[in-house]
This record gives sequence, C-alpha cells and structure tokens, in this order.
Amino acid sequence: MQYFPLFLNTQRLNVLIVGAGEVACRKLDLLSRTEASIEVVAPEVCGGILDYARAERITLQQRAVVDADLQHRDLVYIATANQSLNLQLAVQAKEAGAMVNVVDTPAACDFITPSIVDRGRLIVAISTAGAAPVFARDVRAKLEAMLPASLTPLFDFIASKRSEVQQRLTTGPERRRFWERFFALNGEQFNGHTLQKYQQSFANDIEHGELLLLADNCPAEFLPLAALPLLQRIDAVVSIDDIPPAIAELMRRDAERLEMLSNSELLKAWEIGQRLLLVLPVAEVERLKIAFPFAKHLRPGAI
Ligand SMILES: C[C@@]1(CC(=O)O)c2cc3[nH]c(cc4nc(cc5[nH]c(cc(n2)[C@H]1CCC(=O)O)[C@@](C)(CC(=O)O)[C@@H]5CCC(=O)O)C(CC(=O)O)=C4CCC(=O)O)c(CCC(=O)O)c3CC(=O)O
Ligand SMILES: NC(=O)C1=CN([C@@H]2O[C@H](COP(=O)(O)OP(=O)(O)OC[C@H]3O[C@@H](n4cnc5c(N)ncnc54)[C@H](O)[C@@H]3O)[C@@H](O)[C@H]2O)C=CC1
Repeated sequence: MQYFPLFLNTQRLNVLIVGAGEVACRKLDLLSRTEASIEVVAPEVCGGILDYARAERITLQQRAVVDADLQHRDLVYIATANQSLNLQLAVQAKEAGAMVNVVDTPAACDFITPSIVDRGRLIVAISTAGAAPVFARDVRAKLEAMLPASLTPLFDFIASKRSEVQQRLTTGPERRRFWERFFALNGEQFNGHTLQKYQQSFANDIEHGELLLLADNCPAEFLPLAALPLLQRIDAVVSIDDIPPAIAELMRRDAERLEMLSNSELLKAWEIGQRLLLVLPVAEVERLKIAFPFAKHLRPGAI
C-alpha cells in the first residue's frame, strides 16, 4: 500500500491552493466542505473559485505566488499548468514543512486526492494510487447509487446516541451486539420509525454466543458466502498454530486471539454470549463437533 487512507481533522487545518483553474476548483469543491481555513493564490481565477471568494469561504490573493505564501501551511495544493513551476513550488512548500499535492506530478505528491462519497459523517474515499482517476470516479458513481441520502441524518442520530448506549450497556460485546441489532432492524433509513428501532434494540440481547468451527486446512475461497457475516462478528479466535492468512483476511480484524480453551471454558464463553471462532486441525474440529452439537462447522458448501 503506497498510499494509506486516513481521515484528517480539518478544524485547525491551514490549506493553500496555488492556481485557480478548473483543476484547482475541483479540489476546492471537496475542500470547501471541510472546516479548514483555505487561501487561494493565482493571477487568473475561474468563475467557480470567484464564487467561493464572494461567499467568503476562501481568501483569495489575485497575483503570482511568492515564497511567503508557502510558509506555515499544513497542506499545499499546487495546481498551475506549468510543470517546472509546480515542481519548484513543491520543493519550497516541503522545505517549509507542508504536506504537498502536485496535480500534474503524482511522484511529487505527499498525498493524493481521492474520489469521495459524502454522506455527512459517513465518508467513503476511493483511490487507484493515481493509476486511473476515471475508474475511481466510476466506483464513486456506483457507491453514490448504493448509499441513500438518509445515511446523513441517520449517522447524526447515531452519533447523538453513542454516549447513551455506552452508559446503558456496560461491556464492549454487548454494545457491539446492540449496534448490529439496530442496523439489522433499521437498515439504512432515517424516518419516524428510527427512534423506535433504536429503543427496540435494547430489548432483546441474545442469551448465548456462537461457536464456529473451521478446519485449519479449509480452503478459505470455497467457504459459503453465508459464512462471511459470521466471521465478521466474532469476539475472539481460538487457535493452536498461526491462522492461515487467507482465513485471517475474512475475520473481524480486531477479534481477540486466544490459545486453546478447555471444553468447560468454551461452554462458559458461549453461555455469556461470546462469539468464538476455533481454527483447528481437522481431528480437533471433529472432537469439538461431538462435544458441542450446537457449534457451527464452517466448510466448503455448508455451515
Ligand atoms: C494522482 C492524482 C493527484 C491529485 O489530484 O490529488 C491525480 C492526478 C492526475 N489526474 C489526471 C487526470 C484526470 N483526473 C480526473 C479526475 C479526478 N482526479 C482525481 C484525483 C487524482 N488525480 C489523484 C489520484 C486519484 C486516484 O488515486 O485515483 C479525483 C479522484 C479527485 C479530484 O480531482 O477531485 C478526480 C475524480 C473525482 C470524481 O469525479 O469523483 C480525470 C477525469 C475527469 O476530469 O473527469 C482526469 C482525466 C482523465 C485521465 O487523464 O485519467 C492527470 C493527468 C493530467 C493531464 O494529462 O493533463 C493527473 C496527473 C498524472 O496522472 O500524471
Ligand atoms: N490532478 C488532477 O486531477 C488533474 C490534473 N491536471 C493537471 O492540472 C494542471 C492545471 O490544469 P487547469 O486547472 O486546467 O489549468 P489552468 O491553466 O486553467 O489553471 C492554471 C492556474 O494556475 C495559475 N498560475 C499560473 N502561474 C501561477 C503563479 N506563478 N502563481 C500562482 N498561480 C499561477 C493560473 O493563474 C491559473 O489560475 C495541468 O497541468 C493539468 O496537467 C489535469 C486534469 C486533472
């Protein structure tokens, strides 16, 4: 992964854009939605950028860039149509301590601009590491169609309830099951029923957990699709040896790793609602199937 996605807090971010053509304006269309303070410097300014200046979303300096402009910035976007000027400005901005994006030279970028689906708190960022921005745009178009506008108010609602859920449900696994139930009941909608679904989700906490058995030589790519949501919901994974990477890819990433547990420990964990995945040699899986008839055996074509 040459480019690592992360989400920057823009509340105290100081951004400079050099150049005010169509490409600069496209970056500004994204940046203007943030809380960053933004300055644009360019002699010729396109209409879209003039509108941001008139609306006082940006400060605009209508002149050629000077070295002082590059000082004390967190991010600098360099978007003139002059490549040698862009590269020279990139060196100066980096020397002054900024992270730099150069729109015509990916190799000189400290970061690149992804294609973005914006549903308020829910943000999806897509990058092809500069290989094909048009493909990133097409993936965005598909996701735009998949993710309804109701997600914006839904996530504001959820954020407003987060501390209440933390107070009412004391353990991490309980809270995770709560949110899984809430999304299962409510889906992606935000309407008059959402509050009711939220309250309902407190009601029926499941009594017991789950034991999933998986032989460590099982070819992960042949597991049935229905096994994937089960693997994403586990609290812990129990194994004697290292988990084969193809299986690890499918599991919930932050599941706890445990050494082998005794039968009574396994039963106890199941009784208190733990969801365990046991990745073990075939003979162990067969033994546990007899000891725990309610366990689910994940294997090609069946659960
Ligand atoms: C490396 C990166 C640096 C950066 O800008 O941060 C970069 C670089 C370059 N883009 C070029 C061209 C085009 N870029 C677009 C579109 C987008 N470009 C965006 C990002 C990025 N572009 C970064 C990598 C993103 C990734 O990882 O995929 C998007 C996602 C975000 C945004 O800009 O808002 C936005 C889609 C947003 C959306 O719609 O969702 C289109 C299509 C169009 O215009 O519709 C074309 C024309 C077709 C083509 O040439 O491919 C050229 C050649 C210039 C030339 O030849 O003159 C370079 C320079 C080079 O490759 O050398
Ligand atoms: N990263 C991307 O997504 C894409 C990048 N590009 C590249 O982006 C570059 C810019 O494209 P456009 O916006 O269409 O160009 P443009 O010619 O419309 O705009 C260039 C801007 O730079 C300003 N400028 C020139 N000299 C300056 C200076 N000394 N100081 C400050 N500002 C200065 C101009 O006044 C103008 O506002 C091109 O080199 C192109 O190759 C093109 C398409 C997509």
